[in-house]
Amino acid sequence: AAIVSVLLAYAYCTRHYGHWAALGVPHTKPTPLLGHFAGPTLGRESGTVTVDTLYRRFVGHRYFGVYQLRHPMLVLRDPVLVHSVLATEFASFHDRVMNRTSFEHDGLFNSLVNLRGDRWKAVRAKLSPTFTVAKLKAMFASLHVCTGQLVDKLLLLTSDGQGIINVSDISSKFTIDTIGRCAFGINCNTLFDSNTEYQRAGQAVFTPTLKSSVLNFMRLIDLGWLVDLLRLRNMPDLVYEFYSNLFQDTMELRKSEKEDRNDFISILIKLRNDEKKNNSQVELFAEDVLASNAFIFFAAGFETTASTMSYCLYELALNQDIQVELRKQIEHTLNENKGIITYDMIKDMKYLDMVLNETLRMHPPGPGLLRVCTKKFKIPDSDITLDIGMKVLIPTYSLHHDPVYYPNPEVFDPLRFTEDNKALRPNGTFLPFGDGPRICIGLRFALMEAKTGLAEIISKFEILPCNDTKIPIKLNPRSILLTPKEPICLLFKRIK
Ligand code: HEM
Repeated sequence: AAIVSVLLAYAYCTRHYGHWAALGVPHTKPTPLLGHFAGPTLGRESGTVTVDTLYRRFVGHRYFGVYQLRHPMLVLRDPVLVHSVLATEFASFHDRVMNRTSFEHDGLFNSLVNLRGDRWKAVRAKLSPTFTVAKLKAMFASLHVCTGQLVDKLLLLTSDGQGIINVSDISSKFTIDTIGRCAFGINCNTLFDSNTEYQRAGQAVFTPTLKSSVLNFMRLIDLGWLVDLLRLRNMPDLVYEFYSNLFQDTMELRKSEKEDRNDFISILIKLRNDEKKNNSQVELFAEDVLASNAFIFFAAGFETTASTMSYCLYELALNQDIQVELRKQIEHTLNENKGIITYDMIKDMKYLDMVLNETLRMHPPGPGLLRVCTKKFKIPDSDITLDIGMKVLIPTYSLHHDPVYYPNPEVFDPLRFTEDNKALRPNGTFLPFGDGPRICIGLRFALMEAKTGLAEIISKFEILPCNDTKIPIKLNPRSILLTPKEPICLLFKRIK
C-alpha cells in the first residue's frame, strides 16, 4: 500500500509535466515534484537566480515554460509581449492571483496587491488620489522632519568624523518613519527609539517562514481547500497583531482630532464614511479592506524604498567618480536654493534621477511581476493560446540585466538613463515599478522620498566601501524581495 501511495502521489504531482512539450513551448526538464523551483523551495538559492539562469538559457526565444511544483507557468522574454500583458492586453491579465486563492479568511489579504477584477478597479480608483502632486507637496514638510532626523542620526554615528554605517538598517528605519509620518500621521521614531517592532513586523511580511512555505506548497498542490478549512494564515501572528493594532490605534486617534490631515488615513476614513452615508449597495470598504490596505501601504512602502536607497549608496561607494559628479550637482542646486531642499528642486535634479534609475535597473527590489490569465489569450505570431488561470511571470531582474538592452549589464552607468538613451530602448525593458494599470501606486512617493534622503546624505557625507562591505552582494534566498544576504555596511565620512 505504501508503494502504491508513493506512486499515486508522484503521478499526481507530475501530471501536468507534459504541458509545455505538448504546446511546443521551450522548457527544461523539471525536477520531479518540485518543478523548476527546487532551489528556492529548499531555501538554497534565490528565486531570482533560478529564473535568471533559465532566462539566459533561452536566448533568442520569446518565452519559455516552467513548472511551479505541479503547475505550468509561462516566463516572458520578449519586451513586446511583456508590454502587451502588462498594459495593452490588460483585460486578459488584470489579476495577480487566481480565483481560488484560499486566502479569503486572512484578515490582511484584501489589499490592492491581491484584489481582483472589478473590486480591484474600484478600490484602486479611490486610493489613487493618495499621492497626487498636490498631496506630495503637502507631505514635504513631514518628509523634511524625517530627513532631518536621518542626518542627525548619521551625525551621531560619525561623531569622530567618520563611522561604519549599516545602511540597510538605517534606510529601513528612515523609510518606516517617513511612511508613518507622511501617510499615517504617526511618529514611529525608529531612528532614535530602540523599539524594533515596526521593522520586525515589516520585514516578516517578505520573509517566508516554514509555515508559509508549507501553506504555499499546499496551495500549489491544490490543497488550498484544506488551508481554508483550517483557517490557516500565511504570515506570523506578530504581523497580524501589529498591523491591526496600528490601524485601530491610528483610527481612534483621528476621531479625537479636529483638523483634517488630508493624508492616506483620512482618505480611508472618508471612503468608509461616504459608503455608510450613502448606504451603498456594494460594500467596497469593509473593515478588512481598510485594514488590509493600511497594512500594504506600510509594508509595501518601506522595505522596497529602503532597499533602493541602500543599493544606491552601495553603488556610489563603489563608483567614486559618479558619487563626486552627483555631489557636485546636488551642491549646485542647493546653493541656488539657499541650502534648502524643496519638492520642485528634487524634481529638477536630473543626474540624481539617472543614478536612481540605474540603481533600480541593477537592483529592482521586486525582481519579478506576476499576472494570471483572466481571459483566453492567443500569443501573437504563435499557435499558443493561454487558458484562464495560467500564470505568467515577467522576469524584471533578467530583463534589466539582458545585454541586448543594457550592454555590460554589470557596470553601473547612470548615462543609460539620459532622455536620448531611454528613447532607444523598447517598452517592457525597465520595470522596477511594474507597468500598466497595476503599476505601483506609491511610485511618486517612493521616488520623492528616496531622492530627498539621498540628496541629504550625499551633500553631507562621503561614502566609501570598508572591510565590512560584501562585494559582490549575495542575495538572501529566503526573501521574495531582492534583499542582500547580509546587510550593506559602508564607511561614512563627514564632509562639513
Ligand atoms: C522604490 C520603492 C518601490 C518599488 C520598487 C515598488 C515596486 C512595486 C512593484 C514592482 C509593484 C507591482 C507592479 C505590477 O505588478 O505591475 C508594486 C505594486 C504596489 N506597490 Fe510598490 N514599490 C515601491 C514603493 C511603494 C510605496 C511607497 C507604496 C505605498 C505607499 C507601494 C504600494 C504598492 C501597492 C499598493 C501596489 C499594488 C498596486 C495594485 O495592484 O494596484 N509601493 N510596487
